[in-house]
Amino acid sequence: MLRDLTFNNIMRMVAGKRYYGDEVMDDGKASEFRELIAQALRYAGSGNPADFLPLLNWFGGYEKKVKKLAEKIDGLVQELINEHRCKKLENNNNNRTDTSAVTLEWAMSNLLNHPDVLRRAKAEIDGEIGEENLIDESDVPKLKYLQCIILETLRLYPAAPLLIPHMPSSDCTIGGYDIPRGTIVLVNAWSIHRDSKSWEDPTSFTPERFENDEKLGGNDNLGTHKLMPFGLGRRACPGAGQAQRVMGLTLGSLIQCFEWERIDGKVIDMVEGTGGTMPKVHPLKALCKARPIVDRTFY
Ligand code: HEM
Repeated sequence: MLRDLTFNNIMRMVAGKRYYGDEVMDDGKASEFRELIAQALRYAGSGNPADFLPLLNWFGGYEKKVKKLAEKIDGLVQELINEHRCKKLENNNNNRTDTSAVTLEWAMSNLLNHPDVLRRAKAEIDGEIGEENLIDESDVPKLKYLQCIILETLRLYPAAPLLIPHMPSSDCTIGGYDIPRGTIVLVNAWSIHRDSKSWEDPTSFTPERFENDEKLGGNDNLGTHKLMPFGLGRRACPGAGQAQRVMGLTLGSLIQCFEWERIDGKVIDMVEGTGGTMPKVHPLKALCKARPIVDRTFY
């Protein structure tokens, strides 16, 4: 459901279409689109062993498969562009919105495993917005603790743990190592985010660690060298601002509108899977009950 939300959000902005969840417009095209995006996510990241051992190119066929998939995705995007040219609709495509859905799932899982944090987030929302009004996008900057929760989730569970492979266009030095031009460089953000030299008690989920960090709390400026879930510099994620707004509003709504509980009180499993956007191996399942605000504001 979180994926449906974030994908629809982007697809409706760029193409005016719903491809996920209820009220899908063109079911055939929608399922083709969803399947291609799912495949692209499986290949995304740095998963080609032949990049490290070129001999494997003789056996793997990875590059061939990826090129074929890229052709299909280009075809689909081209159709949207043609449609736009004919009907003067806005069209485009972006498959990175999965990152926001995955991060929201990790955030909810963390909250369920840390009821004290969830309680504090609920108290902040009730205190800042009241129990009569539904959270709105303009409320999100006021909810500092909620943003700390999102930052702490991005620290421990960065949706792109190795960022995206980079390749220097000229020889350079990184951390004292000579890197010839054309070398694939992977930045292990996951491990930088858990380095005990930079973070106190690095593996614990403690949103409070961001509370006094003026650079972080509340704006889109993640310009610190320690936290880099969106990468850094000129090729950093251009969707960071959009992602933080969507995640703040969605997580805030989920906390404001529902009481959440674990099934049979069992701790939520936090095992990380593989793939371009680091997924949970076991998708989150939890119990929720509408809070009175839902009756008051929806009916
Ligand atoms: C939690 C959500 C997100 C995370 C964690 C995330 C993370 C990243 C990372 C790590 C990179 C690569 C940066 C690098 O290699 O230095 C990236 C690139 C990119 N992201 Fe995001 N992203 C998120 C959401 C989004 C959204 C919502 C959009 C679109 C609206 C988006 C669009 C892009 C694009 C187009 C690039 C490529 C930029 C380039 O190559 O110059 N991202 N993202």
